[in-house]
Amino acid sequence: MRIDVVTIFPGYLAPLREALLGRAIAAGLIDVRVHNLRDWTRDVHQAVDDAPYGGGPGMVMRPQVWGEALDDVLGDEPARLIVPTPAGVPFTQATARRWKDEPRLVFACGRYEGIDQRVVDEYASRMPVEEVSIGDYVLVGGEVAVLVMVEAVARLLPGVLGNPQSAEQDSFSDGLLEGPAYTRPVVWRGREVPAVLRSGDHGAIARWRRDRALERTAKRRPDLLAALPEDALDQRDREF
Ligand SMILES: COc1cccc(Cn2ccc3ccc(-c4cc(N)[nH]n4)cc32)c1
Repeated sequence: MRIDVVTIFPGYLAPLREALLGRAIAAGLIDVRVHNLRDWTRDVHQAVDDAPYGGGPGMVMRPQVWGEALDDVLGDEPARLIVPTPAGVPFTQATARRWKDEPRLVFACGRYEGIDQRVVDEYASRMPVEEVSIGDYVLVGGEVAVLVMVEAVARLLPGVLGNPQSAEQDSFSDGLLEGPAYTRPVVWRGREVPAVLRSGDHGAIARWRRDRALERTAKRRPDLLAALPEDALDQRDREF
C-alpha cells in the first residue's frame, strides 16, 4: 500500500516512522510519503488560508494551493482521497478493514477551520473521496487523525503485526469490546489473576472471556450491543 499525506506540518507525521509502523515502512510493506502543502504556494508569504466567505471565526484553506498539490501528488495513479474533518463520517474498525485492501490512500490534512469545500467536490468528481471523523471532539488539524487512521489500517496489512491473530481477534472484530487481560505475577498488591485463566480449561476460559466482554460492552457501549446482528447473541449471552 502506498500512503501519501499532504500537510503544512510534515513533522507531525514523524511518529509514523517509529516502532512497528516504522519497521513496516523500512521493510517496504508500506510506502509512506509526506508532502508539505507550502511547496505548492507561489507567493512570498506561502499563504495557504484566507478569510471565510459569509464571515465567521477563523480562516479557511484556499482551494488553489490544494488543487495544485493534489493534482501533483495524485498524478495518474488511482487512489482514495481521505479528508479528516470533525464533520465527517465516523472512522471505525470497519473503515480500516475496508481501506486495508486499497492500493493507495491519499490524506489531505486541513488546518484552520478546514479546507474550501470545492476541493472535496472537485476530486469527488473523479475519484473516491471520504470526509472522515475519528471522534466527536474537535482537533486543531487533520494530522493526528491521519496518525490514528494510518495505524489502524497498517496493523491489518500482512506482515505488519508480529502476530496476525491479534488483528483478527481484536476489539470490534466480533462487535464486542475487549475484556480484561492479565499476565504474571499471579498476585500483585494482593490482587489475584482470575483462577479460570490459569485452569487450562480452554472452554471455560473462552466462556469467561466472552462473559467479561459482554459485561463490559453492556456497561460501556450499549450501542454496540444493540447493533449486533440478531443471531450474534445466544440465550446465555443475553443475561448481561
Ligand atoms: C472542519 O471544521 C472545523 C471546525 C473547527 C475546527 C477545525 C480544525 N480542523 C482543521 C482541519 C481539521 C481536520 C480534522 C479535524 C478533526 C477531526 C476530528 N474527529 N476532530 N477534529 C479538525 C480540523 C475544523
